[in-house]
Amino acid sequence: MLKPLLNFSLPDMFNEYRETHPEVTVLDPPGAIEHLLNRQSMLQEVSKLDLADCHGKVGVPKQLFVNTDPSSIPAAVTRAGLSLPLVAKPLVAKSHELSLAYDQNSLTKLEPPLVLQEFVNHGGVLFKVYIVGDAIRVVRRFSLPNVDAGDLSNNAGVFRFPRVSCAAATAEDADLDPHVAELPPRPLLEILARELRRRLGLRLFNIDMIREHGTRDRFYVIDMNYFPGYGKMPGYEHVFTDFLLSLDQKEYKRRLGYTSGEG
Ligand SMILES: O=P(O)(O)O[C@H]1[C@H](O)[C@@H](OP(=O)(O)O)[C@H](OP(=O)(O)O)[C@@H](OP(=O)(O)O)[C@H]1O
Ligand SMILES: Nc1ncnc2c1ncn2[C@@H]1O[C@H](COP(=O)(O)OP(=O)(O)O)[C@@H](O)[C@H]1O
Ligand SMILES: [Mg+2]
Repeated sequence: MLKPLLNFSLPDMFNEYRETHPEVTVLDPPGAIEHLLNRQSMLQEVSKLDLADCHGKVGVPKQLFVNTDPSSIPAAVTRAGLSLPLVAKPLVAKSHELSLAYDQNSLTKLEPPLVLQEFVNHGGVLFKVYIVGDAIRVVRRFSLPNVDAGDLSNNAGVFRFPRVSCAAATAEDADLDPHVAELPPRPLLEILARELRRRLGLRLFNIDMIREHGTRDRFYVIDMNYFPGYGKMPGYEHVFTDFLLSLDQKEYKRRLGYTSGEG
C-alpha cells in the first residue's frame, strides 16, 4: 500500500491524511522507511545489535561514508582502517551502480557521495531474508566470488559490476559446498528480524546477508530494502494473506478495547 508513496516526499500530506482518516491502518510510517533509502543510515541499527548467544553473530562490514573530493579518498580510507578490496555503493540505495576497488589509487576515480564497504569473502552465495510482519522466508542467490591475495596483487582499478544477485541468479538448485549453502540458523534469523522490526519500526523489508567464508556462524548484513519484490518470495500469497488477516484481527481487538474502555 505504501510502496507508491515512496516516490513522494510529502510528510505533511501524509500526516494530514492520517489525522483525517484514523480508520486507515498504516503499515509502515514514511519516516521509518527513509532510513532504508540511504546507505549511510540503512545498516545503523544492525551495527548496534548485540546478539550474544544467538546461534551466531551478525554484523556490518566496516564501512565509511565519503562525500569529499575524490583525491582525498585514499587518505580517508587509511585513516578509517579499511582494508582493500572495497565495494563502492552510491549513497542513494535506489542506484545499483556498484563497483569493486582493488587498490588505493583507483579510489580517486570514484564519484562521491558514496559508501565504501569492506568486501567480505562469502563463497559466492548470498541469503535474501524476506520479512513480512512476523513471517520470515529465506532464499539463496549467487553473489560475487571470493577475492584472494593473488587476485588483489594481480588486479588494479575499479571494476563496475551489475546486479549480481538478481532473481535470475537463484542458487536454490545449485550443487554447492554445504558449508557455504547452509541457511543461517532459524533462531538467529528470528531474533534478528524481531530486533530490526522493533528498532526500525518497520514490518515489510528484506535483508541481504552473507556468511564469512570459512566460518559457520559469522554473518554480515550488507544491504536492506524496503518493500522488496515480494513476488520472488516463496509462498508470498499465503504469507501476505496471513499478514493482512493478522492486521485485521489486531485492529478489531484495538477497536473492541477502545469501545469497551469508553463504555
Ligand atoms: O531497490 P529498487 O531500486 O526498488 O530495486 C529493486 C531492488 O534492486 C531489488 O533487489 P533487492 O531484492 O536486493 O531489493 C530487486 O529485486 P531482485 O533482486 O529480487 O530481483 C528489484 O527487482 P524487481 O522486483 O524485479 O523490480 C528492484 O526493482
Ligand atoms: N561488503 C560486501 N562484501 C561482499 N559482497 C558484497 C558486499 N556488498 C555487496 N556485495 C555484493 O554486491 C551485491 C550488490 O550489493 P548490495 O549492497 O546488495 O546492492 P544493491 O542495492 O544493488 O542490491 C550483493 O548482492 C553482493 O553480491
Ligand atoms: Mg542487495
